[in-house]
Amino acid sequence: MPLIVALFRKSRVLLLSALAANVFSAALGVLLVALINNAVASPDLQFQGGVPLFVGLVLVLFASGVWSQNLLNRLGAHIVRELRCMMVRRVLATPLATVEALGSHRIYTLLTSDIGNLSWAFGMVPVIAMNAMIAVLGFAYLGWLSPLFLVATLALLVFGIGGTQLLLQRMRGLFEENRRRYDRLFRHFGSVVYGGKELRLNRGRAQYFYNQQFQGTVDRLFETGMKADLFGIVSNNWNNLILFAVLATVLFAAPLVEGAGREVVIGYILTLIYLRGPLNSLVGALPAFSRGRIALRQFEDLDLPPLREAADASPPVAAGNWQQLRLEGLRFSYPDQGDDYTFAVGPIDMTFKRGEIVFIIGGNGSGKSTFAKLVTGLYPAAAGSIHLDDVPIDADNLDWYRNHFSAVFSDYHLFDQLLDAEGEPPEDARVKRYLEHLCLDHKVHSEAGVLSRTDLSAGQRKRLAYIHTLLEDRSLILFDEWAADQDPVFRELFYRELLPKLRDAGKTLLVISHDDRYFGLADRLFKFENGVPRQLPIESITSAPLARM
Ligand SMILES: Nc1ncnc2c1ncn2[C@@H]1O[C@H](COP(=O)(O)OP(=O)(O)OP(=O)(O)O)[C@@H](O)[C@H]1O
Repeated sequence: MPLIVALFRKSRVLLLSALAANVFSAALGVLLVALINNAVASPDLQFQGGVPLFVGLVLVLFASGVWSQNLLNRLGAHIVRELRCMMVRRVLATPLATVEALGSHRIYTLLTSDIGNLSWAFGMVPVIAMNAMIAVLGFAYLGWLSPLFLVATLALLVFGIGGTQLLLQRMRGLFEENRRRYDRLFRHFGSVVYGGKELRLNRGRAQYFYNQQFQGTVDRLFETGMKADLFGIVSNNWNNLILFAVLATVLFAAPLVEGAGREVVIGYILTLIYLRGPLNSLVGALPAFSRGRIALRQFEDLDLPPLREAADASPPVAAGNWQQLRLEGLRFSYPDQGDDYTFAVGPIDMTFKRGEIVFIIGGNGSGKSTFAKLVTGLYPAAAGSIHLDDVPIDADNLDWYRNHFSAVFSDYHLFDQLLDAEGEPPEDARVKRYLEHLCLDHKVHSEAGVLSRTDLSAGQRKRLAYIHTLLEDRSLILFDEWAADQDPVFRELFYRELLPKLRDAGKTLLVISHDDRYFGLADRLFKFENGVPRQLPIESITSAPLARM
């Protein structure tokens, strides 16, 4: 519900204008029918007010129809835009561990299919208001023509609505079933996009994926969707049936009812036929509401944090001259995925000084990358504390703390827009110097900080990521296996020139590495085993002749 309230607040002017326009158009339509009915019933078939009034009313009806439809379209587009902005900002404000646990496929479904369904439902509000208005005015007119017929009509309609409810309930159940399948469908889309190489290499895998997994999901989506639509179609036609039952009642019962003359019967039938469209639209809007409700529940179930206005504020200014970063008894464990196994790191007790190179080593799966996300404040600590000098880090200054870091994670994302320490595009001449130094200038150039391309080799992309960190100019820099994709020349450059230069500039470098021949270049070294770090004397692990040349 908070989402609906927020949406309503953001779109209230448009929503209320669309409502007003639609209701005006509806009232005009009913007025025109009543006037036509009057004319048909009059002995000389005279339209009161003559041709000018008729033409005038039709023109106003035309204009108000265009106006109200246009507002309706704008409302729909406006809601899609608002929802997209709102949801992307909320996803960005959600802790990384939560987003990872949800999985990218769920986020994609939310941002595409659910947003579409929710805005479709929201955009139906004025349509429903307009048609409800036509129905209310139409029924008032029917009541004025014959109260007795109105009672009979309403009795039949209540019976009809009962049947419609049953059908729509079945349809809702099927929609919910399909919504769960949409998450799976988006996971398959992910496999098509990101697993393209493996699927092309291995025909058996591609066939299994396509026949057993993908097609199974789309087939079930198709079957359930068809069934749900059938319930919708039956419900629409059921309403037609009820309407004709009402027409038949009026037509055949009229001779038996005193005072139900020709004028009343014609008026009744004309109005009911006019009401058929709006009533069908009202019922036809219900599936949109069902889908919207299901989508809304997805948004609410994800329990993304609400937007804080602080997110719009400019980034906090990092401490310029801190001297010590202290981790005490820090622990973190991944959420239980239901398989009785969760990996945990900690207790972590480490201190990093300003201007030192610290290597983090350890076997595969020992917790180095998990530590990287914990120390940068991306994963929340389950226990323990982080102090930057004497400032304890908590939820209130977490954003400030994170602003001290620049990182190239093992699963990094390469943005094509470069930004400097002030968050502005850097001078292209400066970028050119960095590109030349890393032998990338023949491949890439930058214009207003936008890299001309990022589709490069793994090693080259990592070098571009390194340029990002240089430009960001943060005091704490973390590299998670940066050199793993580099050829020997760039590996040498990284360990022997770039890292020491950054240290000399006062940066503290946390370097996750498997390159044991360079371990001797560290100022200090921690080894992770089963999630727990232990400081090792450099001499104890360096026998390589190249170390500290
Ligand atoms: N997103 C995740 N969700 C749940 N568990 C995870 C997740 N990422 C990692 N793990 C668990 O954490 C363990 C440690 O992973 P981590 O990536 O920290 O190891 P690592 O030391 O960096 O390994 P490597 O040298 O192979 O990069 C893994 O064995 C896995 O069980």
